[in-house]
Amino acid sequence: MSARLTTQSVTVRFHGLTALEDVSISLDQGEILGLLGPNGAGKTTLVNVLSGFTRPSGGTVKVNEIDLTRARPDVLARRGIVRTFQSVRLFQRMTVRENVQVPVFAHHAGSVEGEQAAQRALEFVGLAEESDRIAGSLPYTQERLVGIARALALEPKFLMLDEPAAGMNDVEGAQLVELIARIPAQYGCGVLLIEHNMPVVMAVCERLHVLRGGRTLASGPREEIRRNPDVIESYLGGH
Ligand SMILES: Nc1ncnc2c1ncn2[C@@H]1O[C@H](COP(=O)(O)OP(=O)(O)OP(=O)(O)O)[C@@H](O)[C@H]1O
Repeated sequence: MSARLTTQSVTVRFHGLTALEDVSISLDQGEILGLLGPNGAGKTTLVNVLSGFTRPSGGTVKVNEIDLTRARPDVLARRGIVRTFQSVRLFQRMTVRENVQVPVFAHHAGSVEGEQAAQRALEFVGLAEESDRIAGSLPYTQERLVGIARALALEPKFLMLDEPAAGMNDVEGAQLVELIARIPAQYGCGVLLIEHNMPVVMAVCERLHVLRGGRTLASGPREEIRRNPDVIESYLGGH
C-alpha cells in the first residue's frame, strides 16, 4: 500500500518566536511536493519536524495512521523518512563510496544489501565512477550529489531535499532537476523539495505548498499556485 506522510496543525515556537503555526501538509509516495517561501518562512523548520530534529510545540506528524510526532531521527529514518541538509558535511578523508555507506551500515551493519543500496544510489546520481575517490577532493556539485546518494541509499519512502540546487550554476541545476524528477519512479518515494529556484520548482513539482511567516499561504496544484494572487504578490514577484 502506498503511504502518506502528513503533518496536522504543526506549530513550533522557539523562545517566543513562532517559526511555524498550524501547518498541515501531506506528501504521498510517488509525488514531488515543492515547499516554497521567502527566507525565514519556516521551510527548514518543517523539514526538521518531519525528520525528527525538532519537536513541535503542537500538532502531529504521521505516516498513514501511525503517530511519529516524537520519534527520533534514526527511528524515522528506519521508517523511511530521510532528509538531506542545506550544507552537506562529508567525511573528507573517506572515499565517496564509504561516505554513502556510512548511514546505510548504521541501519544494516555491513550487509550485502547495504553495499548494493549504496552502489545503486551512486549509479543513480552518476557518481559510480568516482566511488573510490577521496571525498575531500570532490568539486562542490559532486559533493552535493553524494549528499543525495547518501539519503537515497537508505531507500526512503519519503525524501526531503533542502535546497539541493543551492550554489549550482544553471547547467548543473538543470541536470539536478532531471535527476530529481526521476527519483519517484526509480525509488517509489515521495519527495519534498525545498528550492528557491523557481524554474526548478515549476519543472519538477506537481503540487506546491507555500509558507510565509510560518503559516500556510497557499497549497495546491502547480498551475493554481502560479496564478494565486497572494503568492504572486508576496513571493513569486512576477516570475
Ligand atoms: N533553533 C532555532 N532557534 C531559534 N529560532 C530559530 C531556530 N531555527 C529557526 N529559527 C527561526 O525560525 C524562523 C524560520 O526559520 P527557517 O530556517 O525554518 O526558515 P526557512 O524558510 O527555511 O528560511 P531559509 O530560506 O532562509 O532557509 C526564522 O525566523 C528563524 O530565525
